[in-house]
Amino acid sequence: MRFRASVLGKLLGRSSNCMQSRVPSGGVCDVTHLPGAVVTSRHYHPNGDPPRILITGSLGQLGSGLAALLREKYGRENVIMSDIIKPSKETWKSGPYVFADILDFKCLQEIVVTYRIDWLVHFSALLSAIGEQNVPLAIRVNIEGLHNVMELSKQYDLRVFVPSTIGAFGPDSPRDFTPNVAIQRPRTIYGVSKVHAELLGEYYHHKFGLDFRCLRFPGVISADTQPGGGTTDYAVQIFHDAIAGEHFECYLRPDTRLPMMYIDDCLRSLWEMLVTPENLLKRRTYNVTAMSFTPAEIVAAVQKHFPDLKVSYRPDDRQKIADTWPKVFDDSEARRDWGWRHVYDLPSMCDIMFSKLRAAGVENNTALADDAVLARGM
Ligand SMILES: NC(=O)C1=CN([C@@H]2O[C@H](COP(=O)(O)OP(=O)(O)OC[C@H]3O[C@@H](n4cnc5c(N)ncnc54)[C@H](O)[C@@H]3O)[C@@H](O)[C@H]2O)C=CC1
Ligand SMILES: CC(=O)[C@H](N)C(=O)O
Repeated sequence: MRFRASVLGKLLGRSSNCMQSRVPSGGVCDVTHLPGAVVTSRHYHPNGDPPRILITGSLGQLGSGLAALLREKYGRENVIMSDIIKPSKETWKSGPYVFADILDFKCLQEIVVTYRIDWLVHFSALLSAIGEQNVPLAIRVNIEGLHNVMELSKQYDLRVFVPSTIGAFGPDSPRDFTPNVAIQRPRTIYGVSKVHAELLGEYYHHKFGLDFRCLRFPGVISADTQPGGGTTDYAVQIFHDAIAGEHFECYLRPDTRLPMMYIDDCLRSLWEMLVTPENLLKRRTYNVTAMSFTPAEIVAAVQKHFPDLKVSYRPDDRQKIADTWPKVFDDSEARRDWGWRHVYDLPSMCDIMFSKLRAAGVENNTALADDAVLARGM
């Protein structure tokens, strides 16, 4: 298996020395774009102060893009990136960055207090395929880490966003147009930890009034950052192989259909969910998606750009995972309740992926200066 992010060796035995102080600056607080929205949240700042946001696990596939989006909206100093790995110089220069181990409660408390955090976006996790490689670690990071995040958010009255996944469903779930509420008996530790996160978040919401928000994402495809050990990673790898003129070996069968989404849609859905007024949220956990395709279909779409791309299929253990996941996701409730709309379909995603990879110099085999790749010392 080809994994990018293995910080496995670095995740245990950590220190709690986690602070660097930065001075906050101004920004504009977006509230909502939705008709009929009534702002009731205690985190809408009527005096115009922007929320101050902490992102955990921010050096993964989704974190730096989200930090850029939120910094644009709320100001550079109001979004604190954190992770347990060393950031690239570019990340370090882009705004506040601190060490934060999700397993170290005191470290998290110190950050929330020192930076006066209002919102927490909790990204730290081991994804589906890598989680199966180290179940005890996945339990610690995904479950114990989540417990810390819930308690922290309750203690400091934070609005908290925790992503879930199509992987929170399993072989007993309806796989075509999987709805928000359906049987969830996942067969990976990743899926089990995400069902736990959904349920615990909803429990804290009903019991303690915690402002918990959660979206179930499909496989996310991005050009700027590499995925970190998931089952859907093939749909990113194909772009890198095609543009580098390499043979693409797919670890899933050509007919394996899975829901997918381009990163810009994913991050926008997250932000829209974060700012949706309470009265529009009919539930705390929503499915979102943009498209569904098979390896054969993405190969055909990529071959429109690179007709000479050579492809072979060698299913591995990830096939067993994919075979238990939804094929097509029903996100009609998110579309109805808070106006979710995707922008990118398969052809337009291929266009933007290739133009971004070309701009990043990947065509000439110049590897992306990805934080996690740097962290591995490669
Ligand atoms: N990328 C995708 O396709 C999807 C992602 N998600 C969810 O979105 C979130 C972010 O995903 P990605 O960015 O793709 O994940 P990723 O694997 O790329 O990044 C996870 C980050 O968590 C960090 N981390 C690991 N252990 C930690 C610890 N003890 N303390 C603090 N940080 C730690 C890692 O260093 C890494 O940077 C995850 O919760 C994932 O389950 C959900 C569905 C799809
Ligand atoms: C869909 C996900 O949650 C992730 N990309 C994975 O494949 O594990």
